This record gives sequence, structure tokens and C-alpha cells, in this order.
Amino acid sequence: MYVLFEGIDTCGKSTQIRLIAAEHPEAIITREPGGTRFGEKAREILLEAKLQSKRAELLLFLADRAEHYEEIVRPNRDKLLISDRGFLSGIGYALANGGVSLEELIALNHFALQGDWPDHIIFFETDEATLRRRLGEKSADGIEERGIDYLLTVQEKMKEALPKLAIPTLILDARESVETIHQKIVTYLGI
Ligand SMILES: Nc1ncnc2c1ncn2[C@@H]1O[C@H](COP(=O)(O)OP(=O)(O)O)[C@@H](O)[C@H]1O
Ligand SMILES: Cc1cn([C@H]2C[C@H](O)[C@@H](COP(=O)(O)OP(=O)(O)O)O2)c(=O)[nH]c1=O
Repeated sequence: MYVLFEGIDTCGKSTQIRLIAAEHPEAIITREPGGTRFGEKAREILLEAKLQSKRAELLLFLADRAEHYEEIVRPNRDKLLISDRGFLSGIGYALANGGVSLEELIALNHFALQGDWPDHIIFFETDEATLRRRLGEKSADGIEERGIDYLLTVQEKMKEALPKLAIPTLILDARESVETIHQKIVTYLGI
């Protein structure tokens, strides 16, 4: 079962993944960008967010995704496989950057993932006040430095894309307690 944890920065993805990892030592936990040797190098470049071409940035995220699929997802498809971000981030951030349509992004991601979409998406929705507070408590990487409005636009783009993807999705309110959210995820996934 291939599950994406999705949502903008600080919505609580890593916190929830850590709880599942502790309860399920057999789970394969991975992330995008990253998760492979190539991916960790790509991640360093991508998080600096210094590429001048948004297209180059998008293609590097997609190259990371294709390698991640081949090395991590495909061989572990039948295990509990949880990824901290995946192609929904790919779509949301790229739409917020502009210059590419949702239809093009679906086709590009279909290519990178060999048409093998995740089984479920766990989507965390946050709000401006929570985002502001949580971002204030951590040091920003290059992408986060693009600002609050940018991240809220990314969230809107992800929400708009979800119905077009037809992937079973659990939508969570990021403001709820860590334990409430955890229980909702465990019940939804049946794990
Ligand atoms: N449900 C929650 N309620 C309050 N604080 C939370 C909750 N989930 C996560 N946090 C806190 O918010 C911050 C960002 O959480 P994190 O899991 O790292 O988000 P993400 O992986 O989505 O960037 C951390 O300081 C974390 O402890
Ligand atoms: C997977 C992916 C991530 N991103 C962005 C989202 C994040 O800002 C960054 C990954 O950072 P990361 O530290 O993994 O996210 P978080 O702060 O939520 O823990 O890359 C894209 O722009 N496109 C993509 O395809």
C-alpha cells in the first residue's frame, strides 16, 4: 500500500509519519525529494531554490521522483510504504510557480511514476495563523522563504488538483491535536 502524506510546510506530515513508524517497524518510510542517493543530492540543490529556471527545477523534482519510484516504490509496492510528500507536492508547487498547466503536470507525473499512482493520499490542510506560528518556530529553507502567501497558494492548488486525480484521499484539519489526527489516519488506513 503506497501512501502519500501531503500538505504544505509545517502542516504536520513528519510528526504523523514518525508516530506510524514507531507503531509499524515493518513500514518503509521514505520522502521526496530524497529517499535515494541521487535524491539526497537533488534535494540539496532543490532546497537551496537557486535554479533560475522554474522548468529546470520542475524537471529535477521529476527526475528525483522517477528514480525514487524505481528504487523505492516499485520493489516495496506490497508493503506499508509511506512517503513524506510525492507527486501532489509536485503539482501544487509547480502550479504556484506558474508556466505549466495541471494537465501537463498530470502527464509529466504519470510518466515519472510509470502510471502507478499512490493508493491513498493523506492531505493536511492548515490555515494562515497556524502556518505563520509554526514557520516562525523553525529556520526557513529556500522554498519556505518564498513566503506565507506562496505556501497558501500551493495549498489551494493542491486542493484544486485532488478531485481531478481520483485517488482516495483523507483530508485532515492540521489544527487538530497530534493524537486526534493520528487516530483518524490509523482508522482510515486500517493499520
Ligand atoms: N497537530 C499538531 N498540533 C500542534 N503542533 C503540531 C501538530 N503537528 C505538528 N506540530 C508541530 O508543528 C511543527 C511542524 O510539524 P512537522 O510534522 O515537522 O510538519 P511538516 O513535516 O508537514 O513540515 C513541528 O514543530 C511540530 O511539532
Ligand atoms: C516533492 C516536491 C517538493 N517540493 C518542495 C516542498 C518543500 O518546500 C520542499 C521539500 O522540503 P521538505 O523539508 O521535505 O518539506 P517540509 O518542510 O514540509 O518538511 O520541496 C516542490 O516544490 N516540488 C515537489 O515536487
